[in-house]
Amino acid sequence: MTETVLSIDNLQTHFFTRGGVVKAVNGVSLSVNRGEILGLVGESGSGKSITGFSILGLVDEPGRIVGGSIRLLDRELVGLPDPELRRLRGGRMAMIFQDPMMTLNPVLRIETQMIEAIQAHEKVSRKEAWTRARDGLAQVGIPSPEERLKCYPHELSGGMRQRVAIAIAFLNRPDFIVADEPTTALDVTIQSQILAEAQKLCRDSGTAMIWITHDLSVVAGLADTIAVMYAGRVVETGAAAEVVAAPRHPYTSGLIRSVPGEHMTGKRLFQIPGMTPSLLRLGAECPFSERCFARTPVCAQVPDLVPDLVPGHGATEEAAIGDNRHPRAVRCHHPLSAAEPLPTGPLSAELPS
Ligand SMILES: Nc1ncnc2c1ncn2[C@@H]1O[C@H](COP(=O)(O)OP(=O)(O)OP(=O)(O)O)[C@@H](O)[C@H]1O
Repeated sequence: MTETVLSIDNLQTHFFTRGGVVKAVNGVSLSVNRGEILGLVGESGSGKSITGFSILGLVDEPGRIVGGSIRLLDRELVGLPDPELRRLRGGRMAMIFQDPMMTLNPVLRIETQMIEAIQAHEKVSRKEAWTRARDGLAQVGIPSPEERLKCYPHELSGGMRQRVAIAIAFLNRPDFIVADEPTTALDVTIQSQILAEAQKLCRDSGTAMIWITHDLSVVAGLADTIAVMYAGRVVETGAAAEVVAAPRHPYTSGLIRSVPGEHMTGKRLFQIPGMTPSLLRLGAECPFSERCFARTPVCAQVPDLVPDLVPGHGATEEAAIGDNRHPRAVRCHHPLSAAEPLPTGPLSAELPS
């Protein structure tokens, strides 16, 4: 049976700056099931990292969670005192950063760091912790793990360091992990290998994970679900295969068409026209409307994120009407239908006047 591990409802995290209130997370709702990966996708500045930081209680001044709920199993995290959040971090939940050196201590051997990470949350012997550390490295594809345990971080390549950081995140079999663009600095083949390893670890340990990326192609094949963020909100969510095969939001469609791939052979890569809006000056209108080929006067009001219940609009009818595990939802007054040919090529950059 599917168990929801993380459930976020109408989360709002704002930054109170001299220039005004930056609504970095502006009503995000999403959920992740046990053993599954949700790919959180969107352009730079859409609020992906701040959503991740909010879950782990890592938002610093001048930022603050001002509304909404974050539930980890039966526990409400919003409003939890710092010592409790600290206890949960590294135990029941963990974060993998883009830079593995945010996790690793440069002056300690990998062995020491991994053993300490286990013993901080569990009473186990050093020998048992060492064995778990070694097995953890092997599970993320590190060859000769006994040897690597003796290394200092600087003795490892960038890819190896990130694998170690991932192994550390999984050490205490957490319920939930946020991975914030952990493979962006690595080459594409290694990115997919690492994501595949993370997916296996999630399946085996029952961990639910949010994998943050600006590159939809990274998560398209491996995540179970995708949530697309734009200007601090989720604009589309659903089973990954469904979202990629039949995007409903014009922004998702633009993201997909801007990824190089076989479908683009001989064609010019699509570029979403315009710029992301300032989160300081969000008005009442749909924040994507300025860039959207489908906009009409009704887009002067932000649409709600509503369940996508129209049969026949997805790649398969069953998935289009949403299944219980991965319900499909879209925040758009004019959701695309699979039957509707998408505008292609440079012409689509021409907006309606
Ligand atoms: N300390 C801060 N003070 C003011 N605004 C902030 C602060 N930290 C983040 N923001 C704003 O919050 C918004 C969302 O940032 P966030 O890092 O979540 O974006 P992102 O989608 O993860 O993009 P990126 O991939 O570039 O990190 C941005 O517009 C950013 O300017």
